[in-house]
Order: sequence, then C-alpha cells, then structure tokens
Amino acid sequence: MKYSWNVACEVLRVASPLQGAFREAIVDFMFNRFYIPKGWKLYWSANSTHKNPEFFPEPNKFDPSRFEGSGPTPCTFVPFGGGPRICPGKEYARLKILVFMHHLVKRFKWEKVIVDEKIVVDPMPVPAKGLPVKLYPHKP
Ligand code: HEM
Repeated sequence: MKYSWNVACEVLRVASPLQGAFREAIVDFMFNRFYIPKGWKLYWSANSTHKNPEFFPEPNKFDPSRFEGSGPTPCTFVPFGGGPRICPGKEYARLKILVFMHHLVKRFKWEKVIVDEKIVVDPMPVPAKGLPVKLYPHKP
C-alpha cells in the first residue's frame, strides 16, 4: 500500500495533527545566526517545517508524489517528531490509518455532505463540522 501511505503522509504534511512540541537546549549553540543559550525552551514546529518551499516546492499543493523514491530530505517531514522522543505510536498509527483507508476504499463510495467544509485549528486541525459523509456500499 505504498501509494496509500504516500497519500496519508501528504495529509500529515499539510495538516499535521500535532503542530510541534517543546525542547530544552542542553548546550549553548548557534542556529540560523541566532545564539541559543543552554536552558532555553524551544518550540519546533511541524507545520512551518512542512510548509518550507525549500524542501516542499509549492507547499500548499496536495501532491503525494513528494513521498516517492527516497522522499523528503531527512528531518524535514516530522509529523511524528524526531530524535529520542519520536512518537512511539508511529507504526501503530500507520497500521490503523492504512487498515482504515483499505476498508473505506474497498467497501464504499462516499461523498462529503459539506463540500467546502473548513478546517479549524483548536489546537489540532479538525474539520469544522466533523466531516459528515454519505457512504454508498459497493454492490457485492
Ligand atoms: C497520526 C497519529 C499520531 C501523530 C501524528 C503523533 C504525533 C506525535 C508527535 C509529534 C509527538 C512528539 C514527538 C517529539 O517530541 O519528537 C508524539 C509523541 C507521543 N506519541 Fe504520538 N502521534 C500519533 C499517534 C500516536 C499513537 C497511536 C500513540 C499511542 C498508541 C502515540 C503515543 C505517543 C506518546 C506516548 C508520545 C510521547 C513520547 C515521548 O515524549 O517520549 N502517538 N506523537
């Protein structure tokens, strides 16, 4: 299900469920000409990393082919975070997403009830009206 996962990754890129998280600098260091002293709290943002046109050309375009081949540059696609505190539920989430997509596509056609439903961020991005859909089972 390589293509399905590419589609899921593109969704995670465009609308990361977790926008980012905090870290604490354990040493003094320079980043982009900014001096960061030891002990400072830092916020890494999945959202702004995923919208950086240097790594994701036309960042607002939905394009699952970004994940073909070797995919994005390391550490630029971070919906599950990174490093020692990377999400331990990553593989479980992947499995659940793919199983859900498989059954949805194999069993149903569907249409959105609200065609232009907005996404609201509160603080996670969610469909404003809960994404109501009409499901039509495929004929056996
Ligand atoms: C699409 C689904 C999910 C996304 C996008 C997601 C994303 C994230 C992110 C961004 C972090 C912070 C990582 C960091 O600080 O580097 C995190 C941490 C964590 N996630 Fe997930 N997660 C997902 C599903 C799950 C599931 C299914 C579980 C458990 C069954 C889970 C359990 C955790 C735990 C326990 C942490 C804290 C890890 C730590 O601080 O050491 N996550 N997740």
